[in-house]
Amino acid sequence: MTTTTSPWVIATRESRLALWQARHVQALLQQRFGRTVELLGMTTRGDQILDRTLSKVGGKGLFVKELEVALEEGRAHLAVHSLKDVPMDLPAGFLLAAVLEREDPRDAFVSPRYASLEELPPQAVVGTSSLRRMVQLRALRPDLRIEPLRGNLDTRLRKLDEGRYDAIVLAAAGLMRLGLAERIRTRFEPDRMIPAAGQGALGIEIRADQAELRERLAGLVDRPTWLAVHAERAVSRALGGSCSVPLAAHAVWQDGQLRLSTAIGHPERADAPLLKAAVSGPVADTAQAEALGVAAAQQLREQGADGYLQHG
Ligand SMILES: NCc1[nH]cc(CCC(=O)O)c1CC(=O)O
Repeated sequence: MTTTTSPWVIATRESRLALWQARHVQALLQQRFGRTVELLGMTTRGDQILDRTLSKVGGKGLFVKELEVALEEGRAHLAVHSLKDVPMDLPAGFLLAAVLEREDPRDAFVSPRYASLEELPPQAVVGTSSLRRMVQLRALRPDLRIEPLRGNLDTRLRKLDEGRYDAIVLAAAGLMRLGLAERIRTRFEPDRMIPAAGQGALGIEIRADQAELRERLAGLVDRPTWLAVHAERAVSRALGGSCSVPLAAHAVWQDGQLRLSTAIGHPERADAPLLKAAVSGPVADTAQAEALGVAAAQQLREQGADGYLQHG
């Protein structure tokens, strides 16, 4: 039980981005609720594995598991995550209590020499370990050589600056949070490079038995973002999503209407077409948002998405 006097503790990973995000939520909670809020920094297995593509070693769950153990043991009350890194289905006993207003959801083109993807010379080397970015880059520019790129944001930028790549693609939101927005040469419009489900949004996870905390955090939910990310995450869930599947899902909710764009690529076969589906309709609650996500997944299936999934 939380009392009115004890501090709230936020469990967070210790990358510069994760700490920025945790401090952002810390400040918000202090301001809204007048509570003392402390941070508990932790290293996760996902942070330790830097040499392999994440999809090959167990996926998104690697970044959240240790934080959930801290919640379970009562060492922390909240865990702050990039929503993009949160598995579609949380383990029993945990829930997503709030999603904050989304920042820029777009992917960013970063290069010391070239201003945009179009300006890259033939066969240029582009760094990304995101299968989603890889399949969409391949569809836009089949000539490019796409090379793996892992590590936290600073590491990735350093590898670019060392000349190992002509350009790299990163989430705009992460760069902006770290004061690195000036590294962005162009932002991909979401219809050209569809973002990942949840990209740019922060999620707050708690134990499901923390009813009072849940109720308080509900006041932080940004409704347009909340509805959009429920649709996006439903696409992934409906396709049995893990990050070994190159799946993109991006939704915008405005004036009661949700527009959802999705794409799925083949994780191995470069000649397989990128499948796309877009749906829209009136949405007033998360159930309706998720139904739209399921409808988009169904459209991808009708185009043959199942044949892409078995390899994931
Ligand atoms: N996969 C790592 C990760 N998780 C969240 C972000 C960026 C911030 C966000 O999307 O909220 C990033 C970096 C990136 O993809 O470039």
